[in-house]
Amino acid sequence: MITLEMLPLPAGTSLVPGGVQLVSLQLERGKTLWVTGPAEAGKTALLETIALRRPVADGAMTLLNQDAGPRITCRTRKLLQQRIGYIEAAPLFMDRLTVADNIALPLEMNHASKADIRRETESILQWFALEDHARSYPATLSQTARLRAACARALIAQPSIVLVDEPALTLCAGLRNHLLSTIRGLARNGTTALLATQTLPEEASLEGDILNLPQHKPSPENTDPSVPEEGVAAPRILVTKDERLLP
Ligand SMILES: Nc1ncnc2c1ncn2[C@@H]1O[C@H](COP(=O)(O)OP(=O)(O)OP(=O)(O)O)[C@@H](O)[C@H]1O
Repeated sequence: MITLEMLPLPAGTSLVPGGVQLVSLQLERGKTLWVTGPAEAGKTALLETIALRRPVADGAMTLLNQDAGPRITCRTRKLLQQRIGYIEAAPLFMDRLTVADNIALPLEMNHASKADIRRETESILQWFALEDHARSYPATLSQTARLRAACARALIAQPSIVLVDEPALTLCAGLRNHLLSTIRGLARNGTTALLATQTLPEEASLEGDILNLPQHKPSPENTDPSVPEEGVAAPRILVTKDERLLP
C-alpha cells in the first residue's frame, strides 16, 4: 500500500555523515506508523515526500499501488494528492477565504456536489469544535485552532493516507487525543497513517508500528546536539551579572 525502497532522504550531518539516509519501509492498508527520532532526523522530509511535496530523486516509492517514484506522471501525482491528507507542522491557508471555505477546498477540488460539501463541512467543523470560527479568517486563529482547522481540512475527504507532523500531536493533549481517535476510526475503513514525533506519547492511546529515524547510526561523538559538550562556554546573556539586563 505504501512502499519505499532505498529512498534518499536528508538528515542532519551530526546524525548521518554526509547528510543523506536511505529509507525503506512497507506499510499495509489500515496500519499506523509512528515515525520517531531526534531533531533533524528526517521525519518531516519523509512525510513531505509521501505527501508528494518533494521530488523523489532516486530509489522507489509506490503509494496506493501506484508508482510514485522518480518517474511519477503529473496525472498520477494529482490523483494521489487528492487521496492524501497532510497535517503540516505550520499549515498554510488561503487567507482571503474563511476557515469554512478553506476546510471545504479538498471536496471542491474533488468536484463534490454543493449539498455534500455543505453537509460534510458543517459536520467536520463541529467534530473539531470549530463552529465559532467558521466565518473567521485563518489569520485570526490561535495556533491550536489553526491546527484543528488543518486537521479538519486534511480529513474532510476521508483520505486513504493521513500524514501528521509533530505539532498536532504535541501542542495540545485534547487535540492529539481527538485526532488519534479520529484516525483510529478512519483506519478501520482502510486509511493508513504516518505520525511524526520526536518522543512517543506514553499513554495507552499509542497503537501502531514504529520507524526510528535516521536509518544510519549517529556518529559516536555528540549524538544529541541540544546537549552542550563539556567545556562549551555558555552564552554571555546567561552570565549572572547580565541578569539585570533581562526584560
Ligand atoms: N530540501 C532539503 N535539502 C537538503 N537538506 C534538507 C532539505 N530539507 C531538509 N533538509 C535537512 O534535512 C534534515 C532533516 O530535516 P527534517 O525537517 O526532516 O527533520 P525532522 O526530523 O522533522 O526534525 P524536527 O524534529 O526538528 O522537526 C535537516 O538537517 C534539514 O536541514
